[in-house]
Amino acid sequence: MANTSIILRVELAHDQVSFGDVASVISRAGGDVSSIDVIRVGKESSVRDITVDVQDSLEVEVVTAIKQLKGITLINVSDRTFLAHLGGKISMQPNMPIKNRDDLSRVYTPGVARVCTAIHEDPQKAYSLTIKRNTVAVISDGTAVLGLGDIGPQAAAPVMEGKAMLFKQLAGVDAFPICLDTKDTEEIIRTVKAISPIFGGINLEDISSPRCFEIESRLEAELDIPVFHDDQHGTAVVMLAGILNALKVVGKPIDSIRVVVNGIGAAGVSVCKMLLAAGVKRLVPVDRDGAIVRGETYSQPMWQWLAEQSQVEATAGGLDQVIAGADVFIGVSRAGLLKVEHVKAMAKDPIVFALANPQPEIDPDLAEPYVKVLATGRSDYPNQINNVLCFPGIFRGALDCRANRINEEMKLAVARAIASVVSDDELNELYIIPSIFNEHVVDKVRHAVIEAAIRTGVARRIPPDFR
Ligand SMILES: NC(=O)C1=CN([C@@H]2O[C@H](COP(=O)(O)OP(=O)(O)OC[C@H]3O[C@@H](n4cnc5c(N)ncnc54)[C@H](O)[C@@H]3O)[C@@H](O)[C@H]2O)C=CC1
Ligand SMILES: CC(=O)C(=O)O
Ligand SMILES: [Mg+2]
Repeated sequence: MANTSIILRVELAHDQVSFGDVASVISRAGGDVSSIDVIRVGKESSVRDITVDVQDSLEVEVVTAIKQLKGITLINVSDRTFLAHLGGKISMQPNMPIKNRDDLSRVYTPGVARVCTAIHEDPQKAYSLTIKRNTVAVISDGTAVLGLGDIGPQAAAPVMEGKAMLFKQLAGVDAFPICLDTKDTEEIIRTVKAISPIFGGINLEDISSPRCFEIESRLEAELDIPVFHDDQHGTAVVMLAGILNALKVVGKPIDSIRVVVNGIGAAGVSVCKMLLAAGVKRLVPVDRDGAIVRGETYSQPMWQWLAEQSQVEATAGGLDQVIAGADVFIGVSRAGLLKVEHVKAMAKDPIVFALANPQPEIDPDLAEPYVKVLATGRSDYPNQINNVLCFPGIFRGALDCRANRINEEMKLAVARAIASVVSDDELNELYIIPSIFNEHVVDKVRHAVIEAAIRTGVARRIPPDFR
């Protein structure tokens, strides 16, 4: 279960209660005191900030227990997650200070005019003379934010700011969050094209399916910078890295396994495509109306595409039916859809990737006794499958070689590169995928991207370390 950290500011009346009483009440309610700061000590009372680690579900109980304790006044409760968001999570920094008129006339008018003219005469100079070289737009319309659904562009911003932080911290890429107040496919395409000149790449995020497919493919065709829908491809790349290693753990070759993918939206379509590209021969895509069946007709073009693939099974049925005998379950749908009974019906040594965020398709504690390899999208369990292992390094590589697109060869190379960070000696069921803090991930991903971009002719620049 997820933990949170709260800070309780309390006033203790010395004649009625001791700090020991407070600590034991917190502990009985399910919290762990991790630090105490003394704010004020008086003769009759003292004020302290008590930091408590507690499971999300027990936060209210801890606060209620404290309030009921005689001699305690609860002054304030702050949630460290909210505190981390105060004022937003990112800001802009100039690369040099403007210290005098000379500096001013160089970075601004009149000096800047010569630079503008140079770019006007040779637009490629935008890469050396503006932020384009290192800047990516993180664009969302707020329609499929994590697994929270259509919560709108303003509420999507904390996720987009978080992605921007990760771009910068992990790969040195400057990323800017842009939340669009429109769900109209054409308007999104027009707007992204209109703002694209300043960016070296476009990361689409949390745009619901099926609109995301057309938005991405049209932008890819109409822009000369890489466009990458993170929820589709970032997720699929990291999923494949995890599956390649999980299959080594259970000793099953990829062309022998039967895979059920639940949730054929943005992530699910790309997950299916990636599995097919990697050699899976028996695939069962399932959405809310049941399995997508080979030979059937579907109005959604990507489902129709799946129904035309020879590796997709021709058997109809809901998850209850099709899960029987599956070697692998991959969930990119919603919380709680996979039951323990489903896992019990899978083949020997089941591999379960329950990737819905923030709550997976099955509670990991319930699944754990019945699975061989379990992965989720969460950081508080082993084997976190999250697109953050992919997007910083993939854009680092694409920007460095000025790739005009991110193609299938680059994605497959990245999946293999991420998998290779876990050596055969280290590999086990609790460690199939590197941590996002593993220092080798971004370098390996960048290297794989540039190599594949050069090989497939989409690189427009050879970085010095590849010459
Ligand atoms: N761990 C990771 O790195 C990532 C996880 N995700 C998670 O995957 C989930 C889906 O994300 P997106 O593909 O972007 O959303 P989406 O909205 O495009 O797709 C969700 C799909 O699930 C289907 N679905 C809903 N109820 C279902 C049911 N009862 N049975 C089967 N299918 C059902 C929907 O019809 C839809 O096709 C979210 O929870 C998201 O947080 C997404 C991207 C990355
Ligand atoms: C991780 C991510 O991008 C998502 O859950 O939407
Ligand atoms: Mg996302």
